[in-house]
Amino acid sequence: MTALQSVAVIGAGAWGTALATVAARAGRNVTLWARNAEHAARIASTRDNPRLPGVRIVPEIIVTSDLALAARADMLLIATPAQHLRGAVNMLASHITKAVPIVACAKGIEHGTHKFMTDVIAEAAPHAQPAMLSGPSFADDVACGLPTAVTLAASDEALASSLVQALGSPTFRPYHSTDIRGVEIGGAAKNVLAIAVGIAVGRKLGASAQAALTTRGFAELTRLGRALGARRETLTGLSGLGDLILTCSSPQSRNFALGLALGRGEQPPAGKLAEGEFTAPVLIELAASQNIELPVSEAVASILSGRSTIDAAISALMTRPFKAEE
Ligand SMILES: NC(=O)C1=CN([C@@H]2O[C@H](COP(=O)(O)OP(=O)(O)OC[C@H]3O[C@@H](n4cnc5c(N)ncnc54)[C@H](OP(=O)(O)O)[C@@H]3O)[C@@H](O)[C@H]2O)C=CC1
Ligand SMILES: O=C(CO)COP(=O)(O)O
Repeated sequence: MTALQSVAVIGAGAWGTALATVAARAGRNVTLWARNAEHAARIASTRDNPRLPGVRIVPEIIVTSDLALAARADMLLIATPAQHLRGAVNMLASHITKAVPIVACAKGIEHGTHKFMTDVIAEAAPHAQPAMLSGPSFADDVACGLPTAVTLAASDEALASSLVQALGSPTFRPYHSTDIRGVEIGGAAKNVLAIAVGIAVGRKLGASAQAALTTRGFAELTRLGRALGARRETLTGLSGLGDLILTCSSPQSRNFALGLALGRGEQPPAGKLAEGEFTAPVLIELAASQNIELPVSEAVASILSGRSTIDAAISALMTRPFKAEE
């Protein structure tokens, strides 16, 4: 029996809905919070969320827009877009009086501050115990109960283990870690790199280019991660290499799909959140502040901002001075 019996998920998008399903499957009492009262009422009555169509939300999950009710849970999962995580935690903070675990489930880095998600939680809710969940996990797969493994990190190992016990089930297997920063870097960087690989695939550059970009992308992720104190085993683990492989190989990924459309010269899919678009400029700024070169991510940022064409960016990457592989 876990001490963390009740779980509230803040943000009723695709990922929040999938995570609510995970927690219910693990035997927790679950509340799914949507910011819009009408939206919450519609999900509660139809047991379906248009942001994750086709997934039945079991009746045991309470769907609400009452934040005070959600904040009473033993642990909170924040599944808003990364740039909205601070706003959501700010609202929650006034309802939090004890050291409740708050698990960031968004993948990104905050604009302006260059802060990772758990740093934002620590600032916005100083009483809370920040944690981070990340890894190769498409919301659809997870909600359907397909086998998934992720990393769940907290600075206190006992807390990380308790969170794993609370959410784990025979179809959802979290591994615990204390390397929060390593987990956060993997989740943020892989979205930017998936856009790059999507562009290459959309441009029909071939399977060899896809493998090369994914690998050199991993070198970037590792370089930045090591500079920021991440552990090697985290970067090569589920939340690093694992999520990079998933996202750089499947059009099911919205980041990959964005790149695919750009590479083909088509309109990007409308209304789909691709976090890499928001992470790219801040990832570059963060790397520059550490004197780290991220040529693939820089190419993505310059294509997205219109500073470079796709063809010029590809040519620039391929004509960089030859160097040792590292
Ligand atoms: N989808 C996936 O497979 C996975 C996603 N993630 C990560 O999860 C995060 C969310 O993605 P996802 O669920 O897919 O995105 P969606 O676009 O499906 O949903 C985002 C949700 O966040 C809500 N929201 C937006 N701003 C706020 C706010 N200020 N306060 C509260 N709620 C807010 C939106 O509400 P409204 O409906 O009212 O607009 C919406 O329900 C991203 O960082 C993503 O990288 C991680 C792993 C897997
Ligand atoms: O993070 C994800 C899978 O691990 C979801 O990827 P996308 O946001 O690119 O769809």
